[in-house]
Amino acid sequence: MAAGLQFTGVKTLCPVSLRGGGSSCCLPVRSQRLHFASSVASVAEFSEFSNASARSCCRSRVLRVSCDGRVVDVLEKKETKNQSFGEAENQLTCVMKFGGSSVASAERMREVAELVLSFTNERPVIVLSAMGKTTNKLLLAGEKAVSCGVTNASSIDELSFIKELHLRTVKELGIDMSTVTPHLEELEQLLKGIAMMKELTLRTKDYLVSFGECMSTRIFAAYLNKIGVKARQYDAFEVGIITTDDFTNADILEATYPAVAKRLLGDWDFDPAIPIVTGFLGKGWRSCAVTTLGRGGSDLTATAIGKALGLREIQVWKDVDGVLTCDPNIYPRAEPVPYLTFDEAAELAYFGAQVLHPQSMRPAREGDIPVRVKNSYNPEAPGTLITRARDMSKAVLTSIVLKRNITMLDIVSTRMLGQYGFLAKVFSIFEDLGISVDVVATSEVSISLTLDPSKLWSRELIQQELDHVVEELEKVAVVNLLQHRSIISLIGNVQRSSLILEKAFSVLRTNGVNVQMISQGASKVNISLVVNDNEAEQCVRALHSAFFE
Ligand SMILES: Nc1ncnc2c1ncn2[C@@H]1O[C@H](COP(=O)(O)OP(=O)(O)O)[C@@H](O)[C@H]1O
Ligand SMILES: N[C@@H](CC(=O)OP(=O)(O)O)C(=O)O
Repeated sequence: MAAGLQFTGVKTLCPVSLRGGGSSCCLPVRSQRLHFASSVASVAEFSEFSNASARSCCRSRVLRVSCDGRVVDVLEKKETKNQSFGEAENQLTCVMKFGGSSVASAERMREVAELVLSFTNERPVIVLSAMGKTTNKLLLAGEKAVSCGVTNASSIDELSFIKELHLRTVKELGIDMSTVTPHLEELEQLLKGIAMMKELTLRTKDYLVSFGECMSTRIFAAYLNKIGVKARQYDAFEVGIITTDDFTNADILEATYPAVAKRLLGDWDFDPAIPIVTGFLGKGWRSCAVTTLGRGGSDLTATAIGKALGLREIQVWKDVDGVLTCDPNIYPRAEPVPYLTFDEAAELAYFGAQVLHPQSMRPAREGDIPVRVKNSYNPEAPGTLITRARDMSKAVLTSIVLKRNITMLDIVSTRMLGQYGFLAKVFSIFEDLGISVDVVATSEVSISLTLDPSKLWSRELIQQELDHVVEELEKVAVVNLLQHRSIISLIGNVQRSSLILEKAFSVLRTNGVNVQMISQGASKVNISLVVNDNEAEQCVRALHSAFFE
């Protein structure tokens, strides 16, 4: 078989003719798949194959060639034959993200590995969350460490739980203990450090929770390698997920996309192995410290990687049969929603459906990459397919979402009717205080709005901040602060709002519930109703029965 030479990376090279493996050939330059090895800026690397179309069977010599075509050195590279993955001409095809519930134990990791391998036509990037409830346990351990004293830090219950879970998993999977022991030792040291300092900053919190994803991905990669499937573990903060420095709730920056593409595609081109990437984590662009993307942030990691690599599909595997008509914890008979648009899914996530991270639809929408929500416990279920557009001709209501414990403000201008600048003044106060607003309803002299605990999931607005907002607003208005409210969001086809509202208000009237605010935004997919917290769940159940049963 004729020897082929595979181009694996250099900045700008013209086609070069060189001699290798006994035959000479002309090298194509594939511009969009270049990766830049800074240490060998003027040296190109070429892998030499006995069969150009099957890298898994390649003879594995890497010729490093200078710009003038001289062979600088020849590296021998050992390659294991991939099971299912690694056709040289085949690129990575999709992202598969598995949440904590999907990888909660050794048994689950085995099942997930089987599931991944059952997709014989896919060459996936795998994104994993921490095992089970590890993130919660790490946060609790950190909080306990602040006040328990250095001598007690090693015996914090949550630390023992995490150690036991990870060591047992490694043992049951038959992989080396050293896959996690350095991390477990470092984790213990970190907790002692927190105990010594008696403080847990947001930056330290992020570093602390990163241990969860760092260990789950190492375990899974080691297991795949053990069963003969070549896999490579990546920490998101090393792979190019670059974020703002908003610890515990960082945003992904644009620089992420080329950086991740360069690294993952470059490595795949050079030596194909399934990438196993930590979800949830990033690297602050100024601090260079580990950041996190907010609770549930692995969904966002998955969609960001999908966009970066321009993949065909992003799959997020959960413990439910897709996005459901409402939270199954409120109404267990909730049904899967087969199709959603990015806008519907984003609205649903933003207004409280825990199933998707609020920001996760953005990269998918920008890259126009379909997102499929599937159940790793029930892979046969069709799940939910989220795309840019869908047939809305028959759609009325898609899903009902509840966001609890919301603060609402009624703001009435102290000035006369017809005064301009009132809305601008009110919103400039929120801007100055860095507080964002969820739902708004206005008249000329009054505004009702609900406050988004500015960075979703991570913190509640504390009383001091609320007092400050009210104090500032009282300079221009009479303010009524109403706490313990809930937003019920009706996600669906707002073109049919009259039908939706007629039915919804009839249900609410029958249940004796008074709606305190209503907003039908420009999103065209969401009508929000504000009710008292203590009536909210009953409302959702009644609305669900009326619309879906
Ligand atoms: N509308 C909804 N559809 C589906 N699941 C929902 C919905 N609202 C809340 N959930 C909850 O979200 C959970 C799945 O999300 P999450 O816990 O983040 O999954 P994972 O950790 O596997 O990524 C479900 O178990 C369910 O309890
Ligand atoms: N482990 C993180 C990130 C995450 O996305 O988790 P999950 O996929 O299990 O929701 C968390 O618990 O927030």
